[in-house]
Amino acid sequence: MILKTFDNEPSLMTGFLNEIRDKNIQSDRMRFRRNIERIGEIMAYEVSKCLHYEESQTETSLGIKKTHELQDKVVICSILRAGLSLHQGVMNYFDMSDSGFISANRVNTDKGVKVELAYKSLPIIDGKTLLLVDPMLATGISMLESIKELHKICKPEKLHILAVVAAPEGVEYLGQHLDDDVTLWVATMDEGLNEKKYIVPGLGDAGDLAYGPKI
Ligand SMILES: O=P(O)(O)OC[C@H]1O[C@H](OP(=O)(O)OP(=O)(O)O)[C@H](O)[C@@H]1O
Ligand SMILES: O=c1cc[nH]c(=O)[nH]1
Ligand SMILES: [Mg+2]
Repeated sequence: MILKTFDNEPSLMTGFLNEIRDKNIQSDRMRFRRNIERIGEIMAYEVSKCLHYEESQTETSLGIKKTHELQDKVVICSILRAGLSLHQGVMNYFDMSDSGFISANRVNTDKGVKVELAYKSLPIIDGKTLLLVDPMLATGISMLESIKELHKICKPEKLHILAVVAAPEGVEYLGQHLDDDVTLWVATMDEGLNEKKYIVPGLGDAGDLAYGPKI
């Protein structure tokens, strides 16, 4: 697995990340969701630089411009719930993409984190470029279980995983289980996990911050 992070170079994204972490700002749900979406837009742009293009040309009213055209057939798949805002951001740039959804509910038990996969709705993914998005990569169990579930029914040509905040434990876990041709994009890497397997300093529960507490 190849890891790419955005930590080494401060940019506009740093401000969006600061806002989703800041306990005095993150309670504004609309702003929280929109910031995740904006981070998704920036990540989509960066991922787009690694995709496959072929030479093409565009006819203007005054002539012909030689250019390039994206060849990848992109599918964006998000892990519900928290993945939805990131999905929207990525989709804002990959406007011709198909979309899929898979639900993973993380439960922290005495025996560690368990993930319940309950629902999936997927387009054709075989032979396509799959962007699998979830803002939080903590233990990595939700992501890996989702990938295993997807691999039971489809075989993407390429897999890019997009996470906003990641713990080193989750990155290592995915690295142990995924092939070298998978790329993991992480907007920002954090210190680690606390005893409840939340990312620290992290931001808290991304799903709750975006959509409210679950019953
Ligand atoms: O790496 P892990 O330890 O598996 O944790 C990460 C998962 O936890 C969150 O989802 P959660 O289960 O809270 O569901 P939600 O999106 O409905 O809030 C997050 O969106 C990831 O899916
Ligand atoms: O820190 C964490 C870990 C898992 N899920 C979250 O939303 N936050
Ligand atoms: Mg949650």
